[in-house]
Amino acid sequence: MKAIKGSSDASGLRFGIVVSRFNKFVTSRLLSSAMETLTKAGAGEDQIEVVRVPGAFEIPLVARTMARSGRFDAVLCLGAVIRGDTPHFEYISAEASRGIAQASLDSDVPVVFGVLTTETVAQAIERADPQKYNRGAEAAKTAIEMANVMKQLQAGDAAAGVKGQSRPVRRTRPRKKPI
Ligand SMILES: Nc1c(NC[C@H](O)[C@H](O)[C@H](O)CO)[nH]c(=O)[nH]c1=O
Ligand SMILES: CC(=O)[C@@H](O)COP(=O)(O)O
Repeated sequence: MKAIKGSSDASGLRFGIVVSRFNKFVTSRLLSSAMETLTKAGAGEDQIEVVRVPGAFEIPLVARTMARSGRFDAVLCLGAVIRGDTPHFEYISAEASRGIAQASLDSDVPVVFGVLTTETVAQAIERADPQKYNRGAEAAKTAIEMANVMKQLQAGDAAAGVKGQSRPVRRTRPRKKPI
């Protein structure tokens, strides 16, 4: 049986990170933990590109653009959606997770969901804390493993002469017919 196991070595891999500014007191800690984990695993600082967006709702568009660019082996999405007094939390969380998953499927590039969705500020702080749940490091480790898995799978495709199936055809926007 041939098993494909992603290694935890990040050397030579290129990472995109999309991080939202909303709840920056939390997302900045997610970012620093992710960066530390990637560099400690061998990724060069010059191999990591960070893009900041206003909130979690804006993450999917940038994540998809980065993933489809062909410049990254994995994209990490970092954010913090904390419930308030209205149903707004449900909409932001749902669209962020749906859009991030779709970005991965649209690009054949691992796009990692590192967006906290918590009931309270305290829960968010705990999950960003490197001494506690350290979700930023967790997202980085997932990105490294998945990037290595995909490299092996796509190398296998190439070796087996499977062409054109590992990268989506770049779709152009349908031209609007003049009214
Ligand atoms: N309440 C939170 C938001 N809200 C902002 C949205 O993400 C978005 O920027 C806005 O609706 C404009 O499109 N964003 C978070 O990341 N976290 C929150 O708790
Ligand atoms: C997740 C949110 O959008 C939330 O922080 C907004 O708070 P509220 O529901 O009280 O407007």
